[in-house]
Amino acid sequence: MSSDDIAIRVSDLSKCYHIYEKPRDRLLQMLARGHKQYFREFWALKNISFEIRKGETVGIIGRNGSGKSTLLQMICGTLTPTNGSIQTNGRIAALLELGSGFNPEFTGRENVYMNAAILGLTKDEVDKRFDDIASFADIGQFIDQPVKKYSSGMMVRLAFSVQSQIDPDILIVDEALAVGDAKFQAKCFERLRQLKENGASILLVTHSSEQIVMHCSSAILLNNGVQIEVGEPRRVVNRYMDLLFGKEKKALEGIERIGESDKPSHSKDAAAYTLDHRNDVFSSRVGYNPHEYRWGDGAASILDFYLAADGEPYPSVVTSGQTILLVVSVRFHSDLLRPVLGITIKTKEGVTVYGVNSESLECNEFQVFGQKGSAVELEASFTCTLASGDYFVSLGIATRHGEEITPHDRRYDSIHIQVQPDSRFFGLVDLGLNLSAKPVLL
Ligand SMILES: Nc1ncnc2c1ncn2[C@@H]1O[C@H](COP(=O)(O)OP(=O)(O)OP(=O)(O)O)[C@@H](O)[C@H]1O
Repeated sequence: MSSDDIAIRVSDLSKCYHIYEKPRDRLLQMLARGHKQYFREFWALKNISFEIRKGETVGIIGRNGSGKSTLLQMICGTLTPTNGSIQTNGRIAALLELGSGFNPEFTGRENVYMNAAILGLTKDEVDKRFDDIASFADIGQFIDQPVKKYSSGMMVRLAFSVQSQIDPDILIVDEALAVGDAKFQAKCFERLRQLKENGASILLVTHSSEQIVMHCSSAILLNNGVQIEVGEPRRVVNRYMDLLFGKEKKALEGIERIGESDKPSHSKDAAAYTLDHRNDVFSSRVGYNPHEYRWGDGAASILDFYLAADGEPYPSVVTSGQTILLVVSVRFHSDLLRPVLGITIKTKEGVTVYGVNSESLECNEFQVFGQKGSAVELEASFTCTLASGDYFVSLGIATRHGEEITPHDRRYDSIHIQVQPDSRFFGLVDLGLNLSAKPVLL
């Protein structure tokens, strides 16, 4: 890869803050001239290295305080690294802290000119783009009001509009889009797509795993200032979920894996399916996705599944309109109070099409089960109204204690369903629209 293709190169970057317990320690430190240390070191980032190519959109994800903003500020040049280096290639526009680039006393119009000047545009250039900027922001007469009168939504509209309409080579967006409403967010992502097509690189910080999967070509996961995963968005996002909810992946204990020869076979007759309630045979089933991501504390496990479409067991393809039967076998290895089974269907891009759980469906029979050593079979059925394409089913068994959810066995993207083309509609799902017409006498 030629170095001309690189928009951002971050090499071994670290940032250390000096933490003073008392304000006077700062003064004492100045007087001590390095002979004594009155602060403790806090490494907000440690040894971060990555490259972003031109035209790439990279997502940065991580829990609060993991170092995302520190990293972006250093790339934008508003914060100095302690160690390491950053090389950038081209004009950088950034949407960092909300309203940070605006003077609250100035009007929106004045701030547009000021912001664009900072980004290197002449007055003539801004004159030419002003109407586009104002129309994208779509804040009406507020454009001539002082920015201090703006709502946070208006502020982000104007800020995004300026930064994205000046055709930056690198656009950095720090969580700002979370403030806008859904319609504006969609408009922003469309603009990001255009910028990317024109060769701009985008660095996007978000807590939304769907945004990462949908819009980014790769992702970086930060945790406590350390880069713990880089690469394919789905994998990075799964690891992030693991950090958020999963006390990190544990090998599920007490589950025997059985050999090929021992695997139970299913008859072609849908009514005659038998699931294994003792052994983990999930991966032996047709439709199992070997790239599933599995984690949980092992207090329960999802051992087996059965899938049929209009009675055909484990179909290789499904047609829109068919009735899908999904049966899942769960075994409890500990006593579990009010266990919940979750089922989610996602597109291959990671967009959730449908998600539901036994609690929201008020499946009360399930909630009485959960004794150590017992097993339960859950049956779900639905009409497949999905458009043609590849879908992944995620299953999860968890318990809830107040706000805290404990995942016992989550099998993300564990079953692959391929839906074959149906020419009657386009889009994601068949909403079963009824259309009628009647002649009108003129
Ligand atoms: N000026 C500072 N002095 C000392 N510590 C700081 C300073 N700025 C940030 N930190 C610390 O550095 C760590 C990383 O902060 P940063 O704001 O980069 O995290 P973040 O991932 O952007 O978090 P969030 O998702 O909450 O915005 C945090 O522990 C924070 O408290």
